[in-house]
Amino acid sequence: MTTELILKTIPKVLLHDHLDGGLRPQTIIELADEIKYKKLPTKDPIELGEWFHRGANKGNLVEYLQGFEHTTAVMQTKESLIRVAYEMMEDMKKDGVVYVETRFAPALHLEKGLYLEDTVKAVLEGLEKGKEDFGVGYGLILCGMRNMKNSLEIAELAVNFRRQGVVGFDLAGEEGGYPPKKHIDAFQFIQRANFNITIHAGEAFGKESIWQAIQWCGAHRIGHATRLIEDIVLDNEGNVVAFGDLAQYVLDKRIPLEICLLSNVHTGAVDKIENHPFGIFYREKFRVTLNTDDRLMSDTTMTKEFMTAVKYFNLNFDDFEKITINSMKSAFIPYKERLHYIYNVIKPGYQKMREQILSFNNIKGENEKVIQ
Ligand SMILES: O=c1[nH]cnc2c1ncn2[C@@H]1O[C@H](CO)[C@@H](O)[C@H]1O
Ligand SMILES: [Zn+2]
Repeated sequence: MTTELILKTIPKVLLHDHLDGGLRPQTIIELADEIKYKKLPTKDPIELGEWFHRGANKGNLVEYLQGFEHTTAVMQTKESLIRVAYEMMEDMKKDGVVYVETRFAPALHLEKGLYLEDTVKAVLEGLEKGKEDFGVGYGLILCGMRNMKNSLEIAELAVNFRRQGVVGFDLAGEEGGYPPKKHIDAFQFIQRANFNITIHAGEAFGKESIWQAIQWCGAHRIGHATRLIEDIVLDNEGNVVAFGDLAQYVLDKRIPLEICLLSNVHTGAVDKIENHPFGIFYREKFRVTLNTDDRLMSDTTMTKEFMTAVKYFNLNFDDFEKITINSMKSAFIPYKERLHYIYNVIKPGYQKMREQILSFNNIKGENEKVIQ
């Protein structure tokens, strides 16, 4: 047993994952062949995966987002959307994820004649089939795009599908120059419908963006929130001296932060992982969750994000249980369903692993002990 195997096996909850940011390279190649899409640089899946990651790992969000042109290009038919959603669920199972909220922007999938509703129906079909075959729970979040003008329509679409598996509405895309306030009608529509909002904020723009997302747009969760650290005063040793009003509000209201460690390095939200404010947020008891963002572009999995948290922030087994419960508490499915996962899936899963680790460490010497 290794720490990696333990982290892979324990139940995990993923709240921030882009469907069009997590395709398998092999699938992209096959789908591109089917539609004669010529813009891929290679037909070798390993090289293609590396190419996406290299393209994304440039230290700014604008370049990070460029790869999506190719993934969305091969997701323009009902069949391809079903396939990608289904395979995502299989990948979740392999990664030990028990519940996932995946997201995509329906407006980016209309190039070959699909209507907005068709895209949502197809993705839901793939997710449902995946749930049946792999036993992973899911919720679907629809993204409006910051640089597009149809966010109200997407918000309406999300509400229309609330009984079929759509659980919330998000705003994604380039942050600088596109404040969430510009999409206020979409957010007000969601609020009036008693529905759920998460917004990408504080990734490529500062704390102002997080403030707008919460106080103007009514966000229930924040995607990334990395730059909330700008509202926290630290001393030279990194200890908290004072919270600004916004940080205090986020802390007190238990607003969930969808932290994406590796993606934040690739987009330049932080210069290196050691400097990610996650450690401070966690220590100060913000409601943090750990997420993948874009598994293809960021070459990551939930297991890898957890490994990163072990390596750089010294998290232990109990910390992961706490964070996973945080995530489940913050999911957009009904309260009773969240409790079901917490008490019937997550806690027993951690307990089982705890017993295995204890017996493993008892027979191994001090040097070979694994995470506990
Ligand atoms: O880290 C991110 N920040 C902002 N937008 C993103 C990020 N990752 C992906 N997308 C955007 O969300 C769309 C729907 O899934 C993607 O097409 C991409 O443009
Ligand atoms: Zn994202």
